[in-house]
Amino acid sequence: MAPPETRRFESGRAVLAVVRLLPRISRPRTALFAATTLLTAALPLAMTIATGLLIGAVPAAADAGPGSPEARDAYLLLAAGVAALLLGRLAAHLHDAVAFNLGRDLELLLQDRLLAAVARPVGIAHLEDDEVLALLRIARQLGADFIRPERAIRGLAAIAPEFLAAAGASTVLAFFNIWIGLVWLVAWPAIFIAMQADYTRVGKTAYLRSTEMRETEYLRDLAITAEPAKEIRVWGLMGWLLGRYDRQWNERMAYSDRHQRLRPATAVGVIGTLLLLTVATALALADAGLTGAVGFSALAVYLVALTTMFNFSAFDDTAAFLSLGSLPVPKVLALEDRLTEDRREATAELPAAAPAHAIRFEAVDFAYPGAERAVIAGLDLEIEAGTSLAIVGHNGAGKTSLVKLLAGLYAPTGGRITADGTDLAAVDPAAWRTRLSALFQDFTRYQLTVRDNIAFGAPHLAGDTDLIWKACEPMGIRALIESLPKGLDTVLSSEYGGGTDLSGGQWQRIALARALFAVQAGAKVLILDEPAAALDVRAEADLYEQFLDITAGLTTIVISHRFSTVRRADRIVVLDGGRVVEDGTHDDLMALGGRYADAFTLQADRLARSSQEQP
Ligand SMILES: Nc1ncnc2c1ncn2[C@@H]1O[C@H](COP(=O)(O)OP(=O)(O)OP(=O)(O)O)[C@@H](O)[C@H]1O
Repeated sequence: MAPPETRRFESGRAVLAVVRLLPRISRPRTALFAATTLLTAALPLAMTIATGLLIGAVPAAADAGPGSPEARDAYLLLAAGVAALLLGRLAAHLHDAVAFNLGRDLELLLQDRLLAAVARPVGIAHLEDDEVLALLRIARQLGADFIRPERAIRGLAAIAPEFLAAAGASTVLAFFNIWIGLVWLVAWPAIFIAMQADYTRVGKTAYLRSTEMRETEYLRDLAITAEPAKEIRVWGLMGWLLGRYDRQWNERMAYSDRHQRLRPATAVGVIGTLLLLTVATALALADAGLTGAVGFSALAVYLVALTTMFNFSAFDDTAAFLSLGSLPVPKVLALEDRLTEDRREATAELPAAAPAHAIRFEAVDFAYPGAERAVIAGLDLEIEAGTSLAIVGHNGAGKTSLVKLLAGLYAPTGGRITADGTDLAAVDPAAWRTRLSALFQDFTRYQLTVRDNIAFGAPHLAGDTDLIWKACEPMGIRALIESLPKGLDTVLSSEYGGGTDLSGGQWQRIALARALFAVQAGAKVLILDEPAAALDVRAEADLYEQFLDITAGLTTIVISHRFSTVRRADRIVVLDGGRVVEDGTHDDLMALGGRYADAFTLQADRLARSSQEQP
């Protein structure tokens, strides 16, 4: 992989992005930060000048004796120096505290903005986009390791006053020799920019490999999480996993060794320049002192100014943190911008009772982002409200894709989907989703309490325990839940103390109860994608009976490979290649003698044979 390229002033842009965010955290604290930056720079410089002048004033004061105007001047200089020292310390403490707080709140702000940005798109396509995922990985590491914007602020807090102090010291030296002052004034920013560019390049080597690191982290997580643990052991995959993980890790380390260090030329150039400048300034000062061109007092001030210059940290951890900590900030903001592009405003109002008449797919086309092949192609389908529709078809026919489109998780690439004539693309997706209840094939097993797992169907009713039990009863899980250590409040994961895991069928019933809870909360359209795949045949038949009663009057869309479930639907469509190829009641389709009839007969024969074979 090619080493990273940095854009011109990339580090500067990143630091600027951090600075621009500060007023969003707090204007008064940003103002205080600016003020303490100035004070932390100015007060030590004032102390330096007072000290230099004091050194020059002491011989005259000693000659003139106590009470003389010379002695008074010396005491005044001493008082000014001490005051500058004390105030400088105070300002420095305040400065550090403000920087720490701002830094912590900056990370919080970025995390909040990141979460809001990821939640913003209506659909889920962005969560399958490689580029977005690479950015998300970087953003997810906010707060981890050295990738800490908080440290950028602390870096800024340390460097800004030192920078100003160095500029002040250069100005002081300009009084000695304008050219020496000017060269110092230009040299520091140049050195600083060169070092920051190199630190940025180093930081980017880590970011650039975000996609590869996602793979490596995936391998690591496979090895250490419970879900894949069964297969990993049964197939004996651990050795393979660890070997591959090690290989990827070593490749990354080798790459880092090559590119993740400062360029020798930069280091030699910076140190050489500093050495030359310092020697030249010191020689010039010594010469001026020896020849008497500069007085003792002025010489002392110039020498202290020269040493002040070296407080400036262009190449230490603080300087590195400034660029490394700033780097992710523009990336988070870019991700935010990118995800905001997908946002669309609602331009139509969904009628309150919709769908009271029909949901219509009108010439709908759909291809997954980045895929060339359409999985839904010119689909026309009218689903009458208040009826049940079953969708059947072979694996990959497009059944789940169709309901994902209906749920607004993806947008059609052509055609439109309407509810009572209103284009769903124009309505507020949140409003549409309150009318939907969906149970997907790969439903989520939340490692949270039973209550949460069910109430997530309508979170605003989570406190209604009676309603939760009402959703559990038809699913036959009340007794199961009551037998759990903490009933509804038992965590459904054996990874937590007092928690427990469930069987596949029990999980499916919990997920069905969640879907039912949403129906009780007012959803009008119920989507069930393979709702009974994990249930045994008898349980499925019982459950479906219950469901038919409960869902009477709802618009129900069921996807299933089990014809015992499918045949009870008011209408059945067979999908192939993303279009409807057969459409009718069970009897219609059996009479047609097409694919449905073939598949139904095959499954019925197999069932009959297996029941004959059973003792
Ligand atoms: N997120 C995705 N990105 C890209 N392609 C996808 C994605 N999800 C599904 N596909 C592809 O879309 C096609 C249709 O998939 P879909 O899940 O709709 O089929 P299905 O009819 O529900 O199949 P099954 O009966 O196996 O559940 C498949 O070829 C699949 O590979």
